[in-house]
Amino acid sequence: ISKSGHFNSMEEAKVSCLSLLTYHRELLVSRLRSIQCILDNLLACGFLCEEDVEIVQRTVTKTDQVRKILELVQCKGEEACEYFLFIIYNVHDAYIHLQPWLKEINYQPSKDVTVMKVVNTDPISRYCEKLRHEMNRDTSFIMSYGQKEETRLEDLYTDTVMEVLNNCNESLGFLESLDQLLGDNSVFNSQGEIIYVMGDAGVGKSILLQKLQNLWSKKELHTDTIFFFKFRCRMFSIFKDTDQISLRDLLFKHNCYPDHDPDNEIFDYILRFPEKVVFTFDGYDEIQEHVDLMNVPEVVSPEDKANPLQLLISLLCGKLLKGSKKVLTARTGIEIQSTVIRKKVMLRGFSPAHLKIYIDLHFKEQEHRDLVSVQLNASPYLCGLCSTPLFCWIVFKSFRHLHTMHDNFHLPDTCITLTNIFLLLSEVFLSRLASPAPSLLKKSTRCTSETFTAGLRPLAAFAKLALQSMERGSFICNQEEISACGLTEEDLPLGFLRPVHEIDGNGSPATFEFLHITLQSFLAAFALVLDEQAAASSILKFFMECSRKRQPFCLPVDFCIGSSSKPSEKKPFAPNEHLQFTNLFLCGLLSKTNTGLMGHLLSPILLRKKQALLKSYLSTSVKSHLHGLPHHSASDGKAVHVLGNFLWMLRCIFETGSKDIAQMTAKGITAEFIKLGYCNVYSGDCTALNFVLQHRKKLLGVDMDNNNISDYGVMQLKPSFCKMTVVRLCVNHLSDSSIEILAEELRKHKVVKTLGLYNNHITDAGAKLVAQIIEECPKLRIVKIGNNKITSVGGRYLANAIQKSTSIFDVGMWGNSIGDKGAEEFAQALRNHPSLTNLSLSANGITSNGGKCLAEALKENKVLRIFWLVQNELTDVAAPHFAELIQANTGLSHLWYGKHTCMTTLTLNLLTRCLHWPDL
Ligand SMILES: Nc1ncnc2c1ncn2[C@@H]1O[C@H](COP(=O)(O)OP(=O)(O)OP(=O)(O)O)[C@@H](O)[C@H]1O
Repeated sequence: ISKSGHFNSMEEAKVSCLSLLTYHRELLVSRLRSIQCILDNLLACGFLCEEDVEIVQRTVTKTDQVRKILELVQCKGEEACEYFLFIIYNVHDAYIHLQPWLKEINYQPSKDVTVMKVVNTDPISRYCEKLRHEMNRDTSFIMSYGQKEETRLEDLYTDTVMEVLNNCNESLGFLESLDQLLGDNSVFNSQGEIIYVMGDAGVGKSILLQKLQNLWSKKELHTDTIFFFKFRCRMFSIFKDTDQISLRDLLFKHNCYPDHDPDNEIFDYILRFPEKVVFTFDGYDEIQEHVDLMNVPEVVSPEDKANPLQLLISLLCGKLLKGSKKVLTARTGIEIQSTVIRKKVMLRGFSPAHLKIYIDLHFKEQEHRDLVSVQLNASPYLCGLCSTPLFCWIVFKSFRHLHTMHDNFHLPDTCITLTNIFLLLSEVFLSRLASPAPSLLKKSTRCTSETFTAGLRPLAAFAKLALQSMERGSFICNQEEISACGLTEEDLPLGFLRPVHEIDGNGSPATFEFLHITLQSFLAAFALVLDEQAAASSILKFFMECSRKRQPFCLPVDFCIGSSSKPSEKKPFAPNEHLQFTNLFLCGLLSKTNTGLMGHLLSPILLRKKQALLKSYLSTSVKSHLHGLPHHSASDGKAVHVLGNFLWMLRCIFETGSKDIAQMTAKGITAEFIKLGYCNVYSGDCTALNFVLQHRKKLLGVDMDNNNISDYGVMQLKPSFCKMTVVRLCVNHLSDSSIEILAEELRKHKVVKTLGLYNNHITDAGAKLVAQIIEECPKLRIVKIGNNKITSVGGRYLANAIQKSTSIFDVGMWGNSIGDKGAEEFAQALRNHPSLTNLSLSANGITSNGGKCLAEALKENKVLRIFWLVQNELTDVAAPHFAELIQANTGLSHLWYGKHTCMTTLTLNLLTRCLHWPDL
């Protein structure tokens, strides 16, 4: 052993364990916890006798017990000491706090000791092993592949875009790996306890948790967490209101049972060290209504029994196991009080690069990969849909199946709707009925209506089950409900349903859920269409529910902050996204394009009646919706801020494919400017927006800031840009390829007045294209292109274009990196500029040299009023030039000059002396 107590070599190690224990005695006494496991093993191997063990156990405190053990093993000699160290090394989890030390001293067990047996008798680490084992078993496969077709998670899992948001839902950047999810980066509220993961239907929230759990189970997640409990929120809704359980039962009976814990050490440990526990709760949206209903008491003690939902809320709010890590997922739009949120992550689906990886994972044959890539590239709308992993999976799965079955199957072309995608999935499932034995010969003709007609009985039964469960507000169905709908044992493997595992506790495998909630919504819509008994108007029942005014979803934080006020009153059937999806699918199924297929499944007269009813309902509600929207005056004319409901309306109109309704909607927008900011518009929605805007004759400003439009969305909006006077696409994950489309369209039509592009991924190549827009669009006044990736090269293009423009009024360039070179170009542009009134060059890496050029040039400018130059690298050297500028007779009225890295009071003194200057 060296002076520092490190092993120098294996040979030396053999003779040095005894002294090692002496040298590190203090550390061992303070860190060694699980004594029983050490005693058990030393006894079993004969290094200690029963009497020794008794002596240790009679000692009162833990630290004294450790001292005693050390004394005893050292007395017994080198071999005992070596074995003692080997136990600590071998039972890794029980001695987790000593593992860094073993690493530090470079411990490697000798050959002699490795042949000796070590049994883990530590209850905590054995429980941890069991948790990992069960977690690994439960998470290694992607379950949604139906009952027979499981796929390994690691064979198909592909990263998705994980954006971190702050309290106000502004972007804080992106997570690069799942390890960062539990970490402290991007925490906006250190008092909050919930890591809140949001995302649209099918964007991969559950799979993300599954991956997290799987990594933990394989010890591949960088965390010191010892316990990991996973729950699906829907499980909490199957308890009765009167059910009462304890926290211990929730963890042990409904998650993982500790087999060897006579002294209750595990639960005590969890209570003592809650920071060592991670919980995941998947799908808060599914129980939010039940939570709203709860009369939640203020505090729940870990020993008391309570309703499971109350336990859940207490855990989430940190009333129970404060300090434990909790990841909660929910659909976008479910609001939770920010006081309980620690970190917010928004899932944005597959980026184009992710999609490419997913294609390669999904299709092993190069021929298929090429075919799919070519067909996807031809359809930006399909690409947009495929950025949602669920839809992508359905499209690829259907492609693979139908391509194997038929000679000439291609992915659906550009006019595919979400309904078509789910029809495709149903066709794949039902085709299992039609051809029970896979044939070697491909059928050249695919007859969709034949497949549906042959499968109508089970399809109608699954649809009925979906509708009934949805009306109950439930996502789980039992055997009785399944049989009551006329489904048989043979129908179950078709793929629509899958067994639920978590609630099999008492050995009954009788509960099922739909493959995905969105599939349940689709089938519920199918049931509404197929129903020949109920009045035709009953197809509209979910529309009625959704149009009722809804209260914002909220975790009952009254409870969290200790107020005694009651949560909001329950509505008998609160509208939610699942119903919105049902409405959307109803529109698709009753669309003109699907009349051929649906005509085979129900009487044509009834079908026509339902189609007419839906069309008339949609027309009326679009009219009244647009009429009721509050207008206000904005700089770009009369503006209207539409809400999420408008988006659902657009989606429905697109699914119907009705040009009449689209035309009427386009006409009904009387404002000159619509704001769709923060509406959760994703790229797939742009086709719907485009479908309506195509019918608009007049020009329109469109603000789509802070959505998830991406390059695919911009491609779909291409035909509408000719009408847009305001194009705001800030914070939308756009790259240069979007700017190519914008440049082509905006330069052609020259009507644009405002172009908003900040917080995207635009580089110098994109900046060059924006410069062309500035040069060639004579009405363009406002350009916002801050927080992109523009350097001095792009800065030069932009500055040159601005210099030539006589209309440009307001330019936002903050948060790029144009540096001094870019600043010099802007200085050139500013000298005598006739129209530029507002300019921001903040946070661009500009030093005093660049600052000096700008100040000098501005002395000759009579127009610029507001100039932002904060967060650059100006030093005191620049101050005299700006002092002179202030005193010069220019039009400047606001100069924002703070937060430079090396500025001192000298600058402050110099500039404040100018503050009496009358115009500043
Ligand atoms: N990261 C991913 N890699 C590969 N496939 C994925 C990924 N994420 C999702 N999928 C596919 O999409 C399907 C749906 O994903 P998931 O159930 O996680 O969505 P979700 O966001 O939880 O939806 P919902 O809100 O409707 O419950 C998965 O079963 C899987 O086939």
